[in-house]
Amino acid sequence: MGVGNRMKKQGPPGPLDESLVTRKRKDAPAAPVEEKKRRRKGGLNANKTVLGNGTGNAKLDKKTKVAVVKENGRKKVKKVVEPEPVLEDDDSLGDEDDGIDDPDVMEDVLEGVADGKMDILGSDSDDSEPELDDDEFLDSDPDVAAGMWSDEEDSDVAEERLTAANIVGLSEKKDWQKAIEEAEAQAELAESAMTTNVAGDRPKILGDDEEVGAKAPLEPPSLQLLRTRITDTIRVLDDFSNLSEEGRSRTEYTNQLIKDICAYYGYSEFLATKLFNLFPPREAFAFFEANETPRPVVIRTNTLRTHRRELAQTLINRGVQLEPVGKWSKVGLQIFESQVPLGATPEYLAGHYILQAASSFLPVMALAPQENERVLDMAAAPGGKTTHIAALMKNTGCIFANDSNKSRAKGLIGNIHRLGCRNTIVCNYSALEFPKVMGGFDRVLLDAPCSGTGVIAKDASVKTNKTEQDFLRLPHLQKQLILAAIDSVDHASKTGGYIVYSTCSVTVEENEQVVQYALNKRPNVKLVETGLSFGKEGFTSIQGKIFHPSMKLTRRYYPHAYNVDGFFVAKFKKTGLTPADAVGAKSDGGKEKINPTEEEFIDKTPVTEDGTTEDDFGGWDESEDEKFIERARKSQLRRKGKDPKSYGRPKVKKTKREDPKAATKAVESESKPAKAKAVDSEVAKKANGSESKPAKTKITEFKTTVEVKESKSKPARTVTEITKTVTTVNGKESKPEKTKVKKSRKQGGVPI
Ligand SMILES: C[S@@+](CC[C@H](N)C(=O)[O-])C[C@H]1O[C@@H](n2cnc3c(N)ncnc32)[C@H](O)[C@@H]1O
Repeated sequence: MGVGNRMKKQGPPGPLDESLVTRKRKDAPAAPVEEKKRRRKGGLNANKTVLGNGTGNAKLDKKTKVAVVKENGRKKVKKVVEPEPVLEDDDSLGDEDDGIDDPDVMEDVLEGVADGKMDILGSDSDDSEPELDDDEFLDSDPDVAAGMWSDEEDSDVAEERLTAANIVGLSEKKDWQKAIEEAEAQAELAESAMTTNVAGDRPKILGDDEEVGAKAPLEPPSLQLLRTRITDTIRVLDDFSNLSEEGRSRTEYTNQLIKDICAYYGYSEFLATKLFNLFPPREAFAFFEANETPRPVVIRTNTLRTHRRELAQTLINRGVQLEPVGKWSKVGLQIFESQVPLGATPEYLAGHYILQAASSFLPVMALAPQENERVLDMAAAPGGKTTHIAALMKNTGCIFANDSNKSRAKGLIGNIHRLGCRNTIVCNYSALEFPKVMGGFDRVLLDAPCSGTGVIAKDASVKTNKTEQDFLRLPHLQKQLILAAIDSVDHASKTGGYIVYSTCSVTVEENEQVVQYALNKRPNVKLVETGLSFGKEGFTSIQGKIFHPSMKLTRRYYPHAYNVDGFFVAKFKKTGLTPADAVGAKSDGGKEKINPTEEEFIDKTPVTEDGTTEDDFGGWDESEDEKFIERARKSQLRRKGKDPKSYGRPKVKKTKREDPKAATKAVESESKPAKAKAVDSEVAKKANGSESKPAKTKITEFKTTVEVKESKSKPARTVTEITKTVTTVNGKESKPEKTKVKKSRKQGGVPI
């Protein structure tokens, strides 16, 4: 199992000193097993998972020593245990936690677990040959564990204890790491003295003139030598004036280094260069190295259902070894080891937690949704962040969870139900259609579709499958989406007026450049503090690009720096109306439009072979909808102080399915959110000379609808119905062009 089996350790990437790094390329031969493991037989125990981590309680047992041994001609640092092994069960986890948030994946996991083929996170347990890693994670100290979960957990005292426990774990881990590092440093030194072409202290890297001139750099005789050359080149680049060969330029060394990185880690040269350029050479190496190890497995406590202390205690009783994820989160638990499949415990099924990468907490924490607000999650599936928002809002207010991908939206609905979110409405639009669908939100989260360069440890295909085209297409979409997000927010919100933009990518094109674009096109927003306690500042200048000084308020996360997925978070405050002449707000359709043109109108309803329409959510009943449409219309009139009885139903021409353009116009002219033609609802309001928030006033009605429908236990269908009701209320009664369905589907799937 390629990636998974190799990526057994959860610890943080080693320090930047090259001599400390032991992780080898994917196709490097597996390390032979040095220690015999004592394994439990049969059942789940045979599949027991050992999950190390970077901050955990792994400790170097007093009887455990570190030694450098030679295996297959390669030196390796090993832990030598004498005389008793400390680990009871230490089959390492060959896990690949791709999509563990994803309920679809989770279903597969459950099946696998049921037939005994998988370990806790769905890795193929057939592949269970124990592979000794460079470090092992030992059982939590029982004393520490007992103290951690006392009754006072939620109090400050308990919090201190949790932190103390983390610190103890961390310092023990550091002792252990230090021992490894020292041994490895010695081994590496000895080895490089033997095998590299070091001339004194000045490494010979670039070969003879003819070789280099002929673009024929030295062929590395082995991966080990390749690695040595990488570290040597970094050393030269660090101290160029003293260590470079005469007549050689930095560029020559850098080019050689990037080539070697591509060969060693398996990246396309295009992506390796892009990522390399984000960091100084030594840090770039640490980044590439960190992408070879998985991040810790983390679960988020669902505070709508339980408390972290209770959840932890229950899971500990089931044989799960865990710790709080860190002081920065009150809901995260880091899992080190589990005797049960985490995606199939009664607590999981009851929605007490969700498997979620720690970095995914960050955008929601930055969003900081308040109780009773209206929040839009523009790209929500599979709902890790939506359900977190619902928990922070304590199921009050209203969340619109939107995703353009219908099949992913089903997973979103599943999570919303499992986690007991009752303030959430799912919709299935391209987010580019907002705020036409509705606007006036207190807060908007745009967790944008991205290239996934922050999650290469989860999805190694990113190393080779991203092209230049992707880094044009994705930022273009992200820029359109961010303007739509801004225009969907109510700047006059009493409690909010915030937009959070996030990606699980580390490229500048998808992050700072998108944010800068938003600042340029929307003078009515400014960047504000994210409120996150850690994270590196966004770039204000890089590779000749200059960004607004406030870009330093954005936050970057890297696997090598924090042992979390690569991530980017920016928070905006909207300070005023979007100017009518802003990009995308022009009714004359400036060159860059936010919203699709009417020709690009997307039908949400798939067409069956017999020409009838059937929705993926289960279809909808036209006559049943009528009631809701009518009720919405009446309340809208009442709110305007008009008597619904004196106003007949607006007549919409029925033929508009063939002519969506005409349909839109007809509806606009008859039901009079005619000004909704303007892209920003605020622009519309301004044009109307009114500051009323039409969308906001609809919420009560939708919420009522949800409750009624939920009692009929037809959740999926309900959501569609509501979505449709929303559409209708917003003046789009007709179902738009069928042929555009494919378009909307293409947008799904992440990373793209
Ligand atoms: C990074 S994922 C969102 C993850 C989600 N926020 C969570 O925490 O579980 C990006 C999502 O954007 C959706 N997407 C892509 N293009 C979209 C668009 N134009 N409008 C709305 N959603 C879109 C994808 O289907 C995908 O589910």
